Amino acid sequence: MSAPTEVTVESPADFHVHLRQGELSEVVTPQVRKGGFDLAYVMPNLRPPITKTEQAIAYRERLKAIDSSVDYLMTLYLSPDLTPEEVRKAKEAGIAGVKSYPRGVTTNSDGGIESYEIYYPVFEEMQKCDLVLNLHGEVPSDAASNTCVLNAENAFLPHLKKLHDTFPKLRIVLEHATTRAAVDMVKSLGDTVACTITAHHLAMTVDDWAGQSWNYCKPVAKYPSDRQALQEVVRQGHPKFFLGSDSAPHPASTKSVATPSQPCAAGVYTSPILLPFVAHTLESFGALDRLQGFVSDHGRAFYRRPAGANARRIVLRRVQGIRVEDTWPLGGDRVVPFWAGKEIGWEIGDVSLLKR
Ligand SMILES: NC(=O)N[C@@H](CC(=O)O)C(=O)O
Repeated sequence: MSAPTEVTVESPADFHVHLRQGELSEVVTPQVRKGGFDLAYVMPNLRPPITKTEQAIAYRERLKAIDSSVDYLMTLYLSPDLTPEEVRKAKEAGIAGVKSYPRGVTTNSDGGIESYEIYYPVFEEMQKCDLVLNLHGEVPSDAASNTCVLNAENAFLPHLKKLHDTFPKLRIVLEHATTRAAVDMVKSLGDTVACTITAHHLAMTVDDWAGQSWNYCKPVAKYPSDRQALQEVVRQGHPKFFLGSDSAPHPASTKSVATPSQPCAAGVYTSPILLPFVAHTLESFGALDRLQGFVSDHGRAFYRRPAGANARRIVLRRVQGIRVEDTWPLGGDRVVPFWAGKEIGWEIGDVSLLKR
């Protein structure tokens, strides 16, 4: 059978995206739609973090004012501000989930958590109210226990299992999984546990970010065998695994290392190229027929978010190879997307509103 020249996708949803604040937010928020997506599940790691319902509502209004053609699902940053009462309030206000960052593992995680047990009353209430728990699944690096960025995700997995065993009805998403062990763990747990996979982790391994600061993100891409496990589970069309891009823009000056004492910012920026890039990547490992499930159906089913008023039908067209070149001015700086300078074999063609 010859390769398709067009692929149609309905109501793509990005279940993990950083839309930032201030001028950076003005620049990157419209790129969600440009990258083909109807829904953005918005991360709360702003400065200060979004820890309260009112902040999340105000943030959603700011995002809507920038681009009202996307559905924004809001999250709260797990911190001592989150009481069981605040959980109930968040649920009533339509907040979708709570994001947990272990302390110090990634961008704006200084206020992250050190122990899960103290949050058990909060998780209990989240389980009752059916608010989703989103886990950044890494433990902090620690030389004494031989923990570093390469094994930090695997060392986190027992925490995931324990949380699920303790709160079996709490819906939990292990975010941006990068390892075979994580895939196996999520598969082994009950239906209330799902997992996002980014586009860039389907494409990269350690060799792509070691010495290439633009490809550096947390968790870091791991071994070829780990990437293979991510690709296999997407190729299987496994319903527990779906796209969360973790599109994480940073000013260019913070991505390219300035001095030996200044580490580069963690995060790669995929929103502007997201749907064509996911199609390109899935095709590279024989999973193009899984595109609809991976970018829309599985995540929408887990979150119980059927396509809404903003839902669109998107026709992707095969092209000879389009070089990713766009960069966006940001004050005296700029924002540069992942894959810049490389080619993608798909572009967004016709876009129409889904008539329901
Ligand atoms: N993924 C990243 O490397 N960075 C994210 C934070 C996160 O999700 O870890 C960011 O906000 O820049």
